[in-house]
Amino acid sequence: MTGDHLPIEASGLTKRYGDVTAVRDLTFTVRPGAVTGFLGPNGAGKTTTLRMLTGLVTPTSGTATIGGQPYGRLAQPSRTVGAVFDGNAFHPGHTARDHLGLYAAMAGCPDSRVAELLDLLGLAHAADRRTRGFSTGMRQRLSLATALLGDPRVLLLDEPSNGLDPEGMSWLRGLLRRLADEGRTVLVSSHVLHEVQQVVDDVVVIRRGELVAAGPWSRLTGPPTVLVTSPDADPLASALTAAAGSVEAAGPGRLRVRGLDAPRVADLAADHRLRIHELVTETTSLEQLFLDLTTDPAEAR
Ligand SMILES: Nc1ncnc2c1ncn2[C@@H]1O[C@H](COP(=O)(O)OP(=O)(O)OP(=O)(O)O)[C@@H](O)[C@H]1O
Repeated sequence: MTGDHLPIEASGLTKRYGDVTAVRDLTFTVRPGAVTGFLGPNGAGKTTTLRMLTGLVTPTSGTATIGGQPYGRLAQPSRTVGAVFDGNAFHPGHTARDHLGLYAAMAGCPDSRVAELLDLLGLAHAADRRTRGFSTGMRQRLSLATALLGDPRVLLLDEPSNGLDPEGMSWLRGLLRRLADEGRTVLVSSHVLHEVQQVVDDVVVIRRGELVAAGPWSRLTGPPTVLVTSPDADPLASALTAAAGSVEAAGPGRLRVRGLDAPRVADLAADHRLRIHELVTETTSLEQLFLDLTTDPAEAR
């Protein structure tokens, strides 16, 4: 499978449970070689969608495919798709090594994969401990190790950061980046946005089962703006406007500039012998974007 680039595609995906529509007419694509954040508040329909992608839940209508095939029709599903869902169960009496050994045998993976993954997931020191004593973070690592056994090209991770401490989070971000850089398709759900903000390339945002935004994170947030504080704000505004910047007042002696980056603003000020006291590049945080996208105006009133 190495070298395969397998996109995930959802088209008109809908799931109803009686009167509850958990997911409604969801259409999106997740590209290989990137980390995509699947974001939405609690109950938005993320888990239901991920379960439909892995064939664990049958859609009421619409389709979900991986590399163009529904999960159930993949030739080697467990070696193509690795999934981690909350509450992955381990036999409490098994050690991490036993657990992985069992799954490796079922998936037809060589034994050497077990030691490799214990190392990769930072579990080598706990390899021979029974899982009953594992912390939530260790369980998450073991779930990830299980998902990676078959060296899958596609990873579907439901809230993998749950229970990880800050060091574990930073380690997870590094791992996701590496997996994506190897050309894998990585879809990771979260409602704790700042945890994924630093690693996601693209986002798919849903609210109440419906798509609200999808695309490269940088396109959704727009270009950064530059906030500049200067005792020479008026002549500086003229100089920046003449250089094709768009300038608005942002308080006494402060300007907000679009269309020019911070080094260009500083250079222009220097060229015109104008003083700068502060220069800050502002980016929209994913947190703010997420709140903007998922707050229902009717509810906010
Ligand atoms: N088996 C089920 N039967 C009935 N309703 C369900 C079932 N599974 C999910 N739902 C409902 O569907 C909606 C979406 O749930 P889902 O778990 O997919 O959301 P989520 O975005 O993963 O939420 P969270 O972030 O809290 O895990 C919720 O209203 C939930 O109660």
